[in-house]
Amino acid sequence: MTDIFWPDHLFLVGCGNMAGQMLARWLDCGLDPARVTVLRPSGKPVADGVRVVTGYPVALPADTTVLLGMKPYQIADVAASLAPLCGEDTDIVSILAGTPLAGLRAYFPAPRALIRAMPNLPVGIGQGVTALYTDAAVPVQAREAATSLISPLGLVEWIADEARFNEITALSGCGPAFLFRFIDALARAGEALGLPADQAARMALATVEGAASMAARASDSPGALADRVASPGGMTRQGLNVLDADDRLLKLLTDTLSAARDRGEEMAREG
Ligand SMILES: NC(=O)c1ccc[n+]([C@@H]2O[C@H](COP(=O)([O-])OP(=O)(O)OC[C@H]3O[C@@H](n4cnc5c(N)ncnc54)[C@H](O)[C@@H]3O)[C@@H](O)[C@H]2O)c1
Ligand code: PRO
Repeated sequence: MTDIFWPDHLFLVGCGNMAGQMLARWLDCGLDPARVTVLRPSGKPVADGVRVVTGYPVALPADTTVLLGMKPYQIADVAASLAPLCGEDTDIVSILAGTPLAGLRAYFPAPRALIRAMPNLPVGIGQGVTALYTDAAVPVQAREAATSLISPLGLVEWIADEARFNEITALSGCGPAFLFRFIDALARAGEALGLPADQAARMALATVEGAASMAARASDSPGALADRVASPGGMTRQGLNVLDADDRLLKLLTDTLSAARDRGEEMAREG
């Protein structure tokens, strides 16, 4: 891994499922916990050496990077307290779903950099996917700093067009949930056919893990790999025929992503 450009100070607003995974990975990768402050209403400890506060400080240290990690609907309340603390030397990274950059800029006019990030849960083990977006007003150094900070979390993809952000969120941000469902359904289908539940669960998980790792390393596409499993006239082809009939699986996933994307657009309209 190339050298990571750690922020002088990192201020996390909210540290639940998602921001907690990001922080855990950063600490694993060498971020000094003394550089981190977490604001969380519960005041519960986060990790050794990380300062946890339940209210806003009177000022932020110079060159602070703020990670907005609370729920999207809390933005107005958070901004009322946080915006007065943010100066030109503050960078803000927002992981709030369905919250466009223009809306963030209206809440936070001063910071030199405002960046939207859409991570997913496997960032905690360095195997996540994070989409990043910002606009031309943000200096290139701030983009590079964001790329460096996000790199230890897994794949980083800059998005050229913010209009795609909800679609990206549906695919990779929400994606782990759809795959967890798939693993569960594969196991339950095995159980429905008569396998012991615990054995079906273990085998479904290991099959998905092995297949995903193989697909990640293979030069063949996942489509071609599926054909390599299906012996002519054999069992797999009969199973694939069920998934492929009238593009059943493709349609199901298109509907799934569309519903998630539409909710992001609704959230943006609700502000
Ligand atoms: N969960 C995911 O997979 C995922 C993926 C990408 C983006 N996100 C985004 O991450 C954000 C958090 O989602 P989550 O799933 O981690 O939710 P969560 O409920 O687990 O975490 C929210 C955190 O915000 C804190 N909080 C509540 N009120 C607050 C306040 N007034 N000020 C500061 N902090 C406050 C809570 O204590 C909690 O730690 C959301 O904006 C969501 O869109 C989540
Ligand atoms: N979790 C967030 C949500 O469900 C965004 C992506 C994953 O809204």
